[in-house]
Amino acid sequence: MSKNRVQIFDTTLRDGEQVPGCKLNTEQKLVIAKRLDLLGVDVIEAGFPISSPGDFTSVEEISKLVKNAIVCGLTRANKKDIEVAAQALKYAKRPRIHTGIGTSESHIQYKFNSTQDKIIERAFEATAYAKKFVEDVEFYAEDAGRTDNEYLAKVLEQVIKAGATVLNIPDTTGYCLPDEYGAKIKYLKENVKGIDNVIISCHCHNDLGLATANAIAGIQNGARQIECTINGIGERAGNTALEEVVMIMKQHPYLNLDTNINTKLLYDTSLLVQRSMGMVVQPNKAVIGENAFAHSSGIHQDGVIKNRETYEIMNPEDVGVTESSIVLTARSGRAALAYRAKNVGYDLTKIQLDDVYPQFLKFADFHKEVNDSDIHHLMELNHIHKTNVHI
Ligand SMILES: CC(=O)SCCNC(=O)CCNC(=O)[C@H](O)C(C)(C)COP(=O)(O)OP(=O)(O)OC[C@H]1O[C@@H](n2cnc3c(N)ncnc32)[C@H](O)[C@@H]1OP(=O)(O)O
Ligand SMILES: CC(C)C(=O)C(=O)O
Repeated sequence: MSKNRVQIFDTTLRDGEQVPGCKLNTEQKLVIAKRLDLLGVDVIEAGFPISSPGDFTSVEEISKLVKNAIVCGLTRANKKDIEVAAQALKYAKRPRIHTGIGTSESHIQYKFNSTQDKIIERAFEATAYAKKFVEDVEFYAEDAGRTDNEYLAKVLEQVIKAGATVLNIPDTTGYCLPDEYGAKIKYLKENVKGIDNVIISCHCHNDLGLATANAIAGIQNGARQIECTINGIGERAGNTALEEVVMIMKQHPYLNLDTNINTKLLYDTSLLVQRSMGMVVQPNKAVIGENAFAHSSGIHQDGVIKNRETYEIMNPEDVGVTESSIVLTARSGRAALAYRAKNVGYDLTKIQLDDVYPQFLKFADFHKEVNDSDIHHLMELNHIHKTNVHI
């Protein structure tokens, strides 16, 4: 694989499904997994097989279904979890076990009541054990974001020796700043023996709204896998949003990074996940939100009508949105009104436009948004007829 290729590891069905109220049944998971495979993700994290019989079945069925992507199952650093994951993944064409353990002081002390040395032993043993079942083993150092870099490097060196193929450096609590997270990846790249033979992965949470920025900082410093979810869903404030990192790489060619994602399927995939999980994204959500390509203020609308690129850095068609929209509000100007009127058949002269515009504003102040039938009504009141109708 080229040095510039960033692997997209989708964890919508695992971290995404940890969101309260977003639980999916196996059938719904299969529909999403099929779509993710079509979208072109490199890895589908299908679930946490030991967590429930339902999740085991989902991982097993997804393993049977998926044609292209690696199918991955999450485990803790213990034998039973790993055995169950291996069992659930046995039909996968390309199985991966994702095992790991907390490495920050807080996790070692409070979660495990353990010591740094013992955690290294458990990390090594879990990786080596997973390796007995599958060739492809990803290790996560949970809470790596708050883990001392020197210690983290020691842990990673051991799991590489045990056979890890991918090293996941999660900012589990969404604590890091982008330059801090980027520096962590750089430090590991420079200080962990054998790291050039494995893939470094970014798994960033959004507690401070930095999940996407941190993942990008990670790949700018040598990571080559991003763990993300459709719509950025995930535990607490969520994960890095798949659609965001993919479009950042596409819209910034100087980064010289690419993915295998068919971006034209992003919008539809987002809708599929919203509907299946019953979790609607906010209208201003980057890339796929309902307002991501909607313009509602006069100066912007005038610019977009003259040339879309004045206020749009992405082509909506590239993410599967048919076209940008010009929404008529009391902040709209004449250009927008003329444009929308023309769309429904009225080619207004300058005089007609000047006549009707003050009435439009009054109407818009009262109604918030002016739709096509309101435009017809306004034209009727002003005795303006459709341009293509002869009277
Ligand atoms: C950061 C993340 O997103 S990690 C993934 C989070 N996702 C989930 O937790 C969803 C799936 N989880 C589950 O279904 C359940 O929690 C299970 C099946 C994993 C475990 O259930 P239980 O056995 O009842 O344990 P419980 O959830 O109460 O506690 C977790 C146990 O796992 C241990 N543990 C936590 N992480 C790890 C790890 N990476 N490696 C080894 N042990 C771990 C904890 O120390 C605790 O063990 P203890 O009770 O001996 O202290
Ligand atoms: C299990 C790991 C990868 C995780 O979800 C996290 O650390 O946030």
